Amino acid sequence: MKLVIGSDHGGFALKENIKGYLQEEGIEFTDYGTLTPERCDYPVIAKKVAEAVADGTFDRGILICGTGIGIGIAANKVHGIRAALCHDCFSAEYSRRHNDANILTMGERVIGPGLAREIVKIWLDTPFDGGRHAVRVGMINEMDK
Ligand SMILES: O=C(CO)[C@H](O)[C@H](O)[C@H](O)COP(=O)(O)O
Repeated sequence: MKLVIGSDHGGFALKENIKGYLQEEGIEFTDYGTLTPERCDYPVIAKKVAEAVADGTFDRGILICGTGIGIGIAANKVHGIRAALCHDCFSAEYSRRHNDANILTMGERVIGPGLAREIVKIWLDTPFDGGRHAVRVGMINEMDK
């Protein structure tokens, strides 16, 4: 799986922690920034990551800001993106099983790194159920046109 990760300053420390987790697990990824903890604007990173997932450069993305909300709102403006805010393991599992979420968003100011790592593991490992859920995702894709 081709994976891309990004954050604003509010999610920078958690992004670095998640990168450490991915490296420990041998999961390859590309970091689209931000690359320093200096204040920056989350829509810029959200757009870069979301467009790269939408155009097939990457299969999935992880976006982190202070709450996970703003960066997800921005990512979902890009056609073909289904960004899901997950701060618990159940949501992480079902965002994949039922929604085929292609971007995971989290908030560094909301959850700790231990839970965030668990969420990332579940989200990366869980396949889409398809079936009736594929019909519904298709309806969302139609709305994108
Ligand atoms: O956009 C957000 C909320 O949806 C993110 O949490 C940002 O990281 C946050 O707004 C940044 O705020 P700051 O006061 O500029 O650090």
